Amino acid sequence: MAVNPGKLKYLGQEEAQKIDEELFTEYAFSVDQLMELAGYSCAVAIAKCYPPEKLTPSNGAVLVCCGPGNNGGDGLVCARHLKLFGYNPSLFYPKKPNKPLFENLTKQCLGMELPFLSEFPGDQETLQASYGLVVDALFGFSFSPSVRPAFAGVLDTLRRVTVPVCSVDVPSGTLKFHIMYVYHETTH
Ligand SMILES: NC(=O)C1=CN([C@@H]2O[C@H](COP(=O)(O)OP(=O)(O)OC[C@H]3O[C@@H](n4cnc5c(N)ncnc54)[C@H](O)[C@@H]3O)[C@@H](O)[C@H]2O)[C@H](O)CC1
Repeated sequence: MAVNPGKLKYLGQEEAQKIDEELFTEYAFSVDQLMELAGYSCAVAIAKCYPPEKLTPSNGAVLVCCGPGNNGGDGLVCARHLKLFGYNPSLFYPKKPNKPLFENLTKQCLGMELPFLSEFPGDQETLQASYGLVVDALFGFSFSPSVRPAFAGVLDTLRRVTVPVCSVDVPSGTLKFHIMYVYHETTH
């Protein structure tokens, strides 16, 4: 996908949160609507940049790592659309919120026979031998440093893998750089 870096826009954490608020209040979007668009857009961007047949291993295996907030919800939606695009997504979702929105998204993934892993798939070598791409939907704009122990090892492994890691909104755990990528700029 050709992206002109000069045309990219970046948002800081506060600006992203303000836009989020405006979408809910002024434009009356629901969280489900926005999450569906976010997850779908990520799946489209991944399909354009990393078609399943070009991944190694060649079975289209993708590891989708989902965090405890809405960024994780985007990941669940993304996994569902990746499956429809011919990938084989597996989900790592260690902290499932006890809320209908996330329970429904989980149910939809299960209904599409997407496996939920009971534990993170090992170290860097094990991960990249099994998956051709990782979706990082662990933390978005509400991350506040430092990473708590439950996710520290996971983020450490994601930083070291050599397969592509596609982050939803922002690479998890890096909000200290105050940079967010505007996805729609890449999908036109
Ligand atoms: N902008 C939009 O239009 C939309 C954005 N969406 C996505 O939602 C996230 C922001 O979601 P939010 O629930 O506010 O927060 P996060 O998912 O980033 O994380 C909150 C979650 O993480 C825990 N947490 C925070 N810091 C830490 C830490 N240091 N260690 C461990 N855990 C941490 C916190 O307790 C919460 O549980 C945005 O980026 C978009 O991806 C929506 O889809 C709606 C539309």
